[in-house]
Amino acid sequence: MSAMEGVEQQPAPVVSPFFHPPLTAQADSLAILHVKRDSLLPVTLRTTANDGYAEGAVTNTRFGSYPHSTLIGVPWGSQVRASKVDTGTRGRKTKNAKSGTATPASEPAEQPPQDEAAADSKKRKADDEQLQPPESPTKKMKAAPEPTIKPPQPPLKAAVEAGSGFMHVLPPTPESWTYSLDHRTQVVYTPDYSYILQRMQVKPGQTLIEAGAGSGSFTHAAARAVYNGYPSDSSDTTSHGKVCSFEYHAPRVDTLRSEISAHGLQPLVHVNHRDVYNDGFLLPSAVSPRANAIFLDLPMPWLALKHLSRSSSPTSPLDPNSAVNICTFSPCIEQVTATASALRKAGWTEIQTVEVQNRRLDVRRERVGIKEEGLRGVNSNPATVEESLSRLREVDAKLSEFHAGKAGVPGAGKVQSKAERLEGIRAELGGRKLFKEGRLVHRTEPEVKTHTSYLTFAVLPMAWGEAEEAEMEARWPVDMTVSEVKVRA
Ligand SMILES: C[S@@+](CC[C@H](N)C(=O)[O-])C[C@H]1O[C@@H](n2cnc3c(N)ncnc32)[C@H](O)[C@@H]1O
Repeated sequence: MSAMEGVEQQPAPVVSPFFHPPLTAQADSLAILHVKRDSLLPVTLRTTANDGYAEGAVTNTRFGSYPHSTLIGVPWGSQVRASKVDTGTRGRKTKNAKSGTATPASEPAEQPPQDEAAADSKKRKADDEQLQPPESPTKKMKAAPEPTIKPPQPPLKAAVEAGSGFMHVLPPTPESWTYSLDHRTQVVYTPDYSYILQRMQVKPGQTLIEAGAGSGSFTHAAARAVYNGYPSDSSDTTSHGKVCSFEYHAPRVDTLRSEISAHGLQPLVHVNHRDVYNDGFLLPSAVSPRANAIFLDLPMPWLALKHLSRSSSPTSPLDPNSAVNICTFSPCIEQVTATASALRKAGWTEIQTVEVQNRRLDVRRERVGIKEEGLRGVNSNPATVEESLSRLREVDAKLSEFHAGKAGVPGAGKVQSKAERLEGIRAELGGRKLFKEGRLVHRTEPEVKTHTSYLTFAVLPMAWGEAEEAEMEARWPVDMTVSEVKVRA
């Protein structure tokens, strides 16, 4: 099965929600469901497909079920509560009992009454087997396709809010897509690609070459960086930003093409099925992409460098009118040294390797002391010797009182009980300015999703020969005065 078969086909949006998200979540458009921290789910919101749910299309998560009718039209960033959805009987009537043919999951199915469904649920498998006796392959091939009678679409049931569970609806961005996409390969994460794109000075209107495209995480960020509008038609001569992606793994190419099209990025991103080590970076019909920047996320980037020179045959894939920036992404230092050496031999300059060590800092106030007793997220041990002594005195007093009470001494029972003390602390809490109490501390979070690799950058200057030198000499004579230079500039 090709990867395309598993991917839902949908019409390409006119403008990409990655560039121009509407103000609210729209039907037939991508939304990112923020289920919990570091758990994001990309979902195309539907008004039609229902997979057997009475409420229409539904997304189920660990934190409840969300009919799309409760998501469509809500402003981005909204918190949406989970709904009560009968997930148990789903699909029961997706078999056409009379003809014995299966109704496609995307077509509406009549919902059975719930009690009947519950009673029948154990028998479902047996019923299905009875309705669809196994056929011999020959019989299957000869049988004419039976016409499927589509039942009229029943009105959708209004969603009813459940008691618990919620999530947030976010617009798609390269960042949220990186977190939520289906990882077919190791991907480049936001801390790395934001640094790479700014370091290579990728600007709107430029052309960027990317290999290998893998899961398309970097592709989406690169598309946003070069985007300066869609080409309107073939007569449009404006220089529009372009990402030329190369990948040699066919199923990944199919999946990426389908995602790029579904996200409205097709006019900008050209996905090429190619082994770049052997076949280089030209577009179909040996057209040069005229790249201003190159990003290589390949196991052996040095093998691709021979195709990235100004004199590559039959034509160079580089923009002849600008210096070209390159970045290679390699996990181990041996790959870096091989790449740096090949870059130097091929005339690349300003070769530099960096490593992005992303850390998220958790900054908070750490409150310590006996006045914090019974409160949450604090350390209620004594903060000083004085606090410690005062607590000991309290314990002593309590002990003396206990013995005095036993001995019938009048006045016993005056020392505060623990419950009274905690009550007092809680009562005081409202008047305290917690935001400036305690010590300001920061901790680094060890588990940050980033695949650290070494980033090797280099620049290939414009080709410079006798003709260019003479032209510049004529335009900018060496004896020109400063004021003349200013006038000309
Ligand atoms: C680590 S993945 C790239 C991940 C991608 N940058 C992302 O952010 O999702 C490396 C990709 O390079 C591809 N690849 C390896 N050698 C290649 C070659 N010679 N030509 C084209 N692609 C290649 C692999 O198939 C793989 O998908």
